[in-house]
Amino acid sequence: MATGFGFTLKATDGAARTGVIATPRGEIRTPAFMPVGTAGTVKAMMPDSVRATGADILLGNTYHLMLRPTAERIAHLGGLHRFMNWHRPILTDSGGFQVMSLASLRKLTEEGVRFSSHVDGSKHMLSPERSMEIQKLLGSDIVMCFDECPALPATDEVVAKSMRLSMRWAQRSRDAFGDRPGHALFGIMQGGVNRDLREESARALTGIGFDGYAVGGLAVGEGQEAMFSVLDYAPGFLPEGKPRYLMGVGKPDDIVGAVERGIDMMDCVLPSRSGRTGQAWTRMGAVNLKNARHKDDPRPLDADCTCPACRNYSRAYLHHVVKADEIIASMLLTWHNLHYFQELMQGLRDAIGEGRLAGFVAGFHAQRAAGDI
Ligand SMILES: CNc1nc2cc(C(N)=O)ccc2[nH]1
Ligand SMILES: [Zn+2]
Repeated sequence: MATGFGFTLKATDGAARTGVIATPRGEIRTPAFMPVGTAGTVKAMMPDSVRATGADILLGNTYHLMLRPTAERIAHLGGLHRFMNWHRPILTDSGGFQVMSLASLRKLTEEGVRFSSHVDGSKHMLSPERSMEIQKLLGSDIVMCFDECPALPATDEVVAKSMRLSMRWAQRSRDAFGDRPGHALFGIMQGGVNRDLREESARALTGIGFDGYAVGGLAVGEGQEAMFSVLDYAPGFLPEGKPRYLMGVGKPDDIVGAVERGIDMMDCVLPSRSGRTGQAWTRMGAVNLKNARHKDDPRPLDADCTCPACRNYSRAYLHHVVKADEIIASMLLTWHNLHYFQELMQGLRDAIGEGRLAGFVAGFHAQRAAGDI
């Protein structure tokens, strides 16, 4: 890891690991879940509330912030931590994934991607060099290489071509990042669902050398079975002593399965985005609070949950404010969902640390099968 960064493995249980990433802005307990703070805010949450749910680190999106308010403006105002009043670690993605999914009029070349903003149609360019410059301006603690994530399904030929471009971009990202004590650069493994291409990508990245390694190119519609089949081998192609980050994952059962297979970090919009649509994630499974069956239910969402929504409100109230589209509905359900995701991560860390992960996972699945939520 870069100077000022260190990953210490505390325990393993099968392929699963638990440890701590030390950074200049604080420690990250792994396995870790990163809430997504897309445009400099975890939607409907104050930063202190995000911390109160148990988050050690959050994610910022380069694509959104470069368009609005721009990375230069955030740098001029003291950087993203100061700007959004979150003083613990921030990981920023490279913009590569979102430019391909959100921008219009995109032109992809060896140089990078030219595109028009989905906000105002203005013209922009992202390249490994520009992405490193933006992430440096933002001041993020963990920087992601600029890569291309191919949409699935795709032929092996298309996936191979895309992966090899991303590996050339990884080298350019590394060169442009330079030597930045206190800041880490993570490479991103590509290769779709092809084992040989995944191994080729891992060899290329470890040959360049990074402070951590992401498994990219997943959670793009391949389905859980295909994702797990890749995770059955891909983390093992990466250096054991460096953090492994699975991008864009996921539902609680995706998270559990990924941790069992050796993943240390994840991010997903699910808990926050679904919280804004009235969906709650609980130990018993998902609860849709728009459903009329909650109209007269005086019980809390989860009697064993200590979050503000479960301590202070009935399902009937949550149903009411969701149906009335009240702002507090997003606040309470986002808080509960992030709290539940972090509680799940703590349960995984404890179980791995005590060598009882198999029992924890069995209990996790049994609770969800129990029904009556
Ligand atoms: C939500 N799924 C998802 N898959 C991702 C893949 C990447 C990637 N760089 O391969 C980045 C973000 C991602 N988000
Ligand atoms: Zn709760």
